Amino acid sequence: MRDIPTLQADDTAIRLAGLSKRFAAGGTLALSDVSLEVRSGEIFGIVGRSGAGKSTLVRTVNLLERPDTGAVTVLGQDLLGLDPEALRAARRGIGMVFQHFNLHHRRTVAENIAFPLEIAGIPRAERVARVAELLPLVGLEAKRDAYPAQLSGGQKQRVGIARALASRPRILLCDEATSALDPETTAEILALIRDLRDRLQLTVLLITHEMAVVKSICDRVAVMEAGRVIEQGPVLEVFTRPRQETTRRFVAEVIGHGVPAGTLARLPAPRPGEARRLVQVLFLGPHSTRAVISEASRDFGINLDIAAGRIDSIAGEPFGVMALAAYGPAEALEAAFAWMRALGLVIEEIAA
Ligand SMILES: Nc1ncnc2c1ncn2[C@@H]1O[C@H](COP(=O)(O)OP(=O)(O)OP(=O)(O)O)[C@@H](O)[C@H]1O
Repeated sequence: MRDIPTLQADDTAIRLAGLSKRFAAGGTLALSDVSLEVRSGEIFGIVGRSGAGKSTLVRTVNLLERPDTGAVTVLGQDLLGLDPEALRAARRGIGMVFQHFNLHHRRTVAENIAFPLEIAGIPRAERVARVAELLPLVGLEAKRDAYPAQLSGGQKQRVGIARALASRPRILLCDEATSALDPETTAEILALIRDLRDRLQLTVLLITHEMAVVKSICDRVAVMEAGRVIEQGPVLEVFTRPRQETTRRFVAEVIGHGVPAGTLARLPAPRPGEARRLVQVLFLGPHSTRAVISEASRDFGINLDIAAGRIDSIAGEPFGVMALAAYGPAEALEAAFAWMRALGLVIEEIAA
């Protein structure tokens, strides 16, 4: 087996540049000038609706799908320039996990995990030793000789993950790896993927249609629509400052922007000579919202009512969304919002 090139921690592990792909002449572009870079050691998510091009994109990373144009560079190698033998070697450095597990039903757990090693011509003793290392990594020691039909969905995916790791890849591709699982099992599998990333220093590229998956484990995310990447950045930034409408809708699914129905209608009207502004406030990290609200109320001579709010965390950072009803002289409200924005809070007007 050829050696897989080694990289420094901050190197780019996957570089996709200008990828386009059309499956049928005259058909729509499944990929349209897609470029992105995945850094070594990060968990990078690609999120998009069905048909956005996510599967096609992730499959270009190991050339299961060949782009019509563009370049695919993985661990410093230009994959499109490799001869078949070199490509096979490069692919051993890229593991892949599938939504429906793709297990052999007549093979035991151990035999499923060993399968890629068998294909690669690894001797039996070495395969057995490798499987013995992999089983505890995914918590399946007790299931070594079980058949897939005897496993839960989560256990099947653990087999899929162990199999993907059999050839000691540096990169793990996950194609909707948790979409067939219930929420609790999804959380377990995502925690396992993160743990394996840390322990094995993997780079993970995952695709999903669920922003909750992105929120729970990704470092950075790209949003795809109609074959294009429409937005990308650190998860915290994309969640708190989504620039595209599609991204906003994805984010709203998870953090529930907005205010419960009826809340705004029940707010008091402003007094004569006062203005009322309804705003949504996003805050991150160290701000104590209560302190900000009481300081703004006191220093600007306004009243701030919290109409709705919740605190969450993204990428380990506290993150909150609040709907505020602000009452006071129009200029004082404007000045208070400007002050809050200067503190880094993101303030958007809500339609009453
Ligand atoms: N093998 C194929 N032959 C023809 N068209 C294809 C093929 N694979 C994908 N497509 C088309 O390419 C576009 C992108 O599909 P793709 O599967 O990459 O999207 P996706 O975002 O992964 O969606 P899903 O989650 O539904 O798989 C779609 O219009 C799809 O119909």
